[in-house]
Amino acid sequence: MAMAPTKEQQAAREVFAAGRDLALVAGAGTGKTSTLILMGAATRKRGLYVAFNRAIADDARGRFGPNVECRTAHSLAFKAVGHHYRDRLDASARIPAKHTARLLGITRDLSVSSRLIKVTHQARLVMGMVRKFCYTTDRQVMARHMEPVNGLDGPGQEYLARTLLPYAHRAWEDICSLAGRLRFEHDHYMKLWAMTSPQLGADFVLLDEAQDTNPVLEEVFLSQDAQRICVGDPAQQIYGWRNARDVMTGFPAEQLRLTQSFRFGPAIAEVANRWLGHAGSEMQLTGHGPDSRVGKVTHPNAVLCRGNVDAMREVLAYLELGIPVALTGGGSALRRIATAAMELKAGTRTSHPELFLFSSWGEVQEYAEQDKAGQDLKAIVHLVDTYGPDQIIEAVDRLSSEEEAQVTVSTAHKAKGREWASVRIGEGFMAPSVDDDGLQRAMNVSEARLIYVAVSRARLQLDNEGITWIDEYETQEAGAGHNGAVAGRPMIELSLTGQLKYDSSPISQFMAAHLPYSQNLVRDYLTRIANLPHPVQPIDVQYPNWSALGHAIDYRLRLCLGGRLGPAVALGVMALDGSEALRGAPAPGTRHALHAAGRHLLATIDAYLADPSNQDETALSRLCFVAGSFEDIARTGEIRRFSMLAQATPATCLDDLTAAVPEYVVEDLDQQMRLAEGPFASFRALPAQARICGPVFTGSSDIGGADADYILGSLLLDCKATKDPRRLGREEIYQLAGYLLLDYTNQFGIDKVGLYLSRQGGLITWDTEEFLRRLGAAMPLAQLRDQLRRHLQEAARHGDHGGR
Ligand SMILES: Nc1ncnc2c1ncn2[C@@H]1O[C@H](COP(=O)(O)OP(=O)(O)OP(=O)(O)O)[C@@H](O)[C@H]1O
Repeated sequence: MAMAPTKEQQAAREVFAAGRDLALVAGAGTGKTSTLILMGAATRKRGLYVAFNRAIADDARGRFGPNVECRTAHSLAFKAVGHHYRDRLDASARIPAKHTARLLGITRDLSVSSRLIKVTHQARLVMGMVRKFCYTTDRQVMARHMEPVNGLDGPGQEYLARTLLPYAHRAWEDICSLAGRLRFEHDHYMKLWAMTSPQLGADFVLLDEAQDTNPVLEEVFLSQDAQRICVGDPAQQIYGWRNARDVMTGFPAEQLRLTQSFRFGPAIAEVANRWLGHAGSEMQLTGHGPDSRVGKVTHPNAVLCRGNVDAMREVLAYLELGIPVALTGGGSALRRIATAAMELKAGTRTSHPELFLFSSWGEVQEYAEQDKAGQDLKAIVHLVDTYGPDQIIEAVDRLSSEEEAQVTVSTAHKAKGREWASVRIGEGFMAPSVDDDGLQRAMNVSEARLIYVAVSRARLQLDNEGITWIDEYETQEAGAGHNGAVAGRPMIELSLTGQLKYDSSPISQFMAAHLPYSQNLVRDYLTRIANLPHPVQPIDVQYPNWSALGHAIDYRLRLCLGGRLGPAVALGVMALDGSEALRGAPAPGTRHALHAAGRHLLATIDAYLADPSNQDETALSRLCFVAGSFEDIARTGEIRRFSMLAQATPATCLDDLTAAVPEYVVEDLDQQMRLAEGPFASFRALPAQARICGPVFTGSSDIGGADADYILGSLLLDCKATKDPRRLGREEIYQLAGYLLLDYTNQFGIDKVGLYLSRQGGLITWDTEEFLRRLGAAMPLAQLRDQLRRHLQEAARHGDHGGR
């Protein structure tokens, strides 16, 4: 590096040189590549720089020294695995869907929910399932890898996914085989490579753009024995919806920041910082680049918009003025949409992957108005209905290349990683709406990230035109009455888990002040789960009911410990008694039947607890799932549309409910219970009084409730049924800390806390002393408990006043 490295850059080099893993959070324009080069030059060891795309890798090759190899993940995968398939890659590029269907053995059109799904569409969906699978860390193709099919109802989607699953398995088998005949894609060998758990053969690995990493690459990176450095900007994570992962947050390593931006000066840095704050980042940038200006820009180099419709509007306006305009990514996707809309409007069908099920444009419009239609389809309809297919195609035809254009219009997503001298923020970024009580809703963090990305693309001039609403928003936000309350309720009245969702809640503030180093503990947790087996999960359902499965396994484990289900199930059953208003409740006859079935359920569970030899596993799993539906009533105050109870009739009895429990639920609970046999054996051997299920603490009533899952001997244990345990973090750790501290009087004598990961059979525990020490506690447990009690009582007094 010719210029003198900043202190922050030097600090990163030092951690690197000391051989430690590092997560380097690098704000926009802070010279992350320069810093990585600085690191590479600080050693003779052999390094590997993994770039986001080929252009970046090519550019980096000329900048790094000879000891650092610069590659994309795909090129690594190609070298290791993909080259075996080279012939197939070329030869199979254009296999028609009809031929794919034949190769897969799909021979008949399928009638699903009165829609006809042709063999060619089935073949496309199957190949789509395999593609989606290749973006995950799953070990086999599953029903939920099928993309939602526009135009099909829920049961239809489930049926279709289940029917196509065997073909998807066949497809993956074919793809894996060197002699296979189906289309072979780059993401296929990437997945095949990742499944070999490759070691990259370097002494250190530098992962770039780590905030938006393909999960498959994330898994490879995290399993490296080499020194691992990831660099990126979590506040710029904008591809979460495409499955991309932020490796940085929660990476078990030291974290450093680069905050001096060389892209722009202080004026633009100030705008960027404002959005960083709304994006939940504590980082603040300083502007060390060319002098910059924020204000009206008449002829910007780039206009950045929210979505495609907004970009189209800008494009049309420039065309009208006769100004040559480019659209990032070109116009081919827009042209395909417009052509499909034309076909449908003319009464013919289209093969467009998002529109193939519809027979007319009217049908598309109607479907797009329903809740379940995806945002993408809504945007397509909005675009076509606003401009008409002809005008869209005409505009696409008149687009210029970026080199020739005077202005480039882009969505903020496609502007990632780019920069322009002058930028105007265009249409489509909307201020958060107000709720039913007229209160300003909080800004969506992912929306704020997108705007941060957009404003930080500018070097010299930034025109904030499309986001001037932020002033008004901030004024509202700072206004009295909003802080300290959620939907008009003082935060102190929220439950422990509810409060942990808000940084400004009394519990969160206490944790931040007294147990500040949650990252320390999260890091330890992540290190300890690294070698657990892959989580078990349902294979053949498109939309498993994860939340209901989570409750059911909790109940199932409670029963195996000899514990009761807890009061919420009984409350749910009671809510069905009589005729008091209950949202979603059926007619009195059915309601009565459900109440009777609920009582029967409670009695059956009691009988089981009195004589545990008396029930088979499957029957218990079914009962636990049904119990969850009753508990849901207690929690939500209604019978929700998707509840199995919503299907009841006056003739429904408990047997009907248990028989209606989907097979996948039984299998899933069964798998989890088998995993629990080992870890739970010693808990089951404890005397009955030492196995407490659903403990409530003295302090629980100082907030809106807090009940843990189990106290087993002196271990406080919370069960997590997530299939993605790496995503657990601060909230779950503070939840454990919350229970521990709310036991003001040490009623339960807790001396260990832990998490049980039921899909992996993983038991992670800490001695309370070590737990608190890692969290940075400055005083002993008894004193912390005292402090918390005082803090909550104080907050309650304050909340009372604030609420009025
Ligand atoms: N210590 C420094 N002093 C002065 N300028 C620097 C320093 N470090 C980096 N820069 C400048 O910052 C600009 C961006 O640097 P670099 O190419 O390393 O960033 P990048 O990897 O493209 O990513 P980003 O700009 O997002 O950080 C370059 O013009 C570079 O010369």
